[in-house]
Amino acid sequence: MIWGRRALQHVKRFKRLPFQPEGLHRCMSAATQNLVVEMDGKSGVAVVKLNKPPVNSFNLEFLTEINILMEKLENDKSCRGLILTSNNNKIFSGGLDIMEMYNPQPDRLAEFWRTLQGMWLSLYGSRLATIAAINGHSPAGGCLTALSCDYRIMAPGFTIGLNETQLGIIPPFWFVESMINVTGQRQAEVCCQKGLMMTTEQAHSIGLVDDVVPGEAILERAHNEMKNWLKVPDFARQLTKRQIRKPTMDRLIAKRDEDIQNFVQFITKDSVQKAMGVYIDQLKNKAKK
Ligand SMILES: CC/C=C\C/C=C\C/C=C\CCC/C=C/C(=O)SCCNC(=O)CCNC(=O)[C@H](O)C(C)(C)COP(=O)(O)OP(=O)(O)OC[C@H]1O[C@@H](n2cnc3c(N)ncnc32)[C@H](O)[C@@H]1OP(=O)(O)O
Repeated sequence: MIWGRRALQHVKRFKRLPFQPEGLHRCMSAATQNLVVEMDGKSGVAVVKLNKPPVNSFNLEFLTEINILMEKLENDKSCRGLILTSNNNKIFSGGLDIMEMYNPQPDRLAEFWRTLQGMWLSLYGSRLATIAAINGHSPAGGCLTALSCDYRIMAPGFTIGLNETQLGIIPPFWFVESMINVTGQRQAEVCCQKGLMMTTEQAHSIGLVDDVVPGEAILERAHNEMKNWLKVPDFARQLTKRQIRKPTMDRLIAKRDEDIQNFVQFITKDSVQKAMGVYIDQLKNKAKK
């Protein structure tokens, strides 16, 4: 994939930390505009914190940053695992940036969707063991991101779900398949059709979340769980993951352009734009209260 020069400028070089924190060896940190990355060279585990205020919503630039980072980690032979979390202890991700879909320029809208497809393909198909440490609310695109990981740990007191239908939006087939592949068909039918935002405990009860851990302990738990995943020889784990996920990924790869066209056509409908305007007003008014 070819990235724009502007997007590449956002990504600074990995820097060696000026100190060696206890228990961490050859620890590297990196910062992009909206991501905080800590790489432990000994364990080969990268902790990536979403860091885009106010709600870690995914716009074109943020998605591009994530894709560039994913490419770096995939190509870094010393990296074996990725823990994805948020720097904001209340919101994992507010999902797609609604402003990308309101009064959009069709070219940018298409690029936005292609970049989201790219993020999903690289995270869902990553050779790395991936754990989402969901330390805040995670609607729609935030839920999709968590669903793309191999394991999900969530802190209590938050909500998660593919709530698109509640907004009058049809979740694309690869969103729905990601849910089916985690929770099974019946649970996915109910929660995707109804657009349910579930509490941590409800999500745990249907298998959307694998483990519930208090926010302050979530990273420690994620590191411990990662050790279990990394006990398996990488090659065996990676090929098994590929075998299981390939059919779902192939369906999107085969229909990538059609999926973009569907998205652009749907979002630019007058009725959808009108509904989106109302939704944005509601969000802004709620934020003011
Ligand atoms: C056959 C098939 C045919 C067709 C199908 C084709 C295509 C399919 C079509 C479309 C698919 C689209 C899929 C969409 C996926 C998405 O992810 S849509 C986004 C969904 N997300 C939401 O609805 C989240 C909304 N936000 C919230 O619920 C809350 O804000 C929060 C729980 C995330 C955080 O709550 P609070 O901490 O209370 O914060 P505030 O609500 O006060 O918000 C602060 C600030 O942030 C702004 N904001 C919130 N969310 C977003 C967002 N997603 N994008 C942009 N901006 C957001 C909010 O407006 C406030 O802004 P200010 O007022 O402070 O400026």
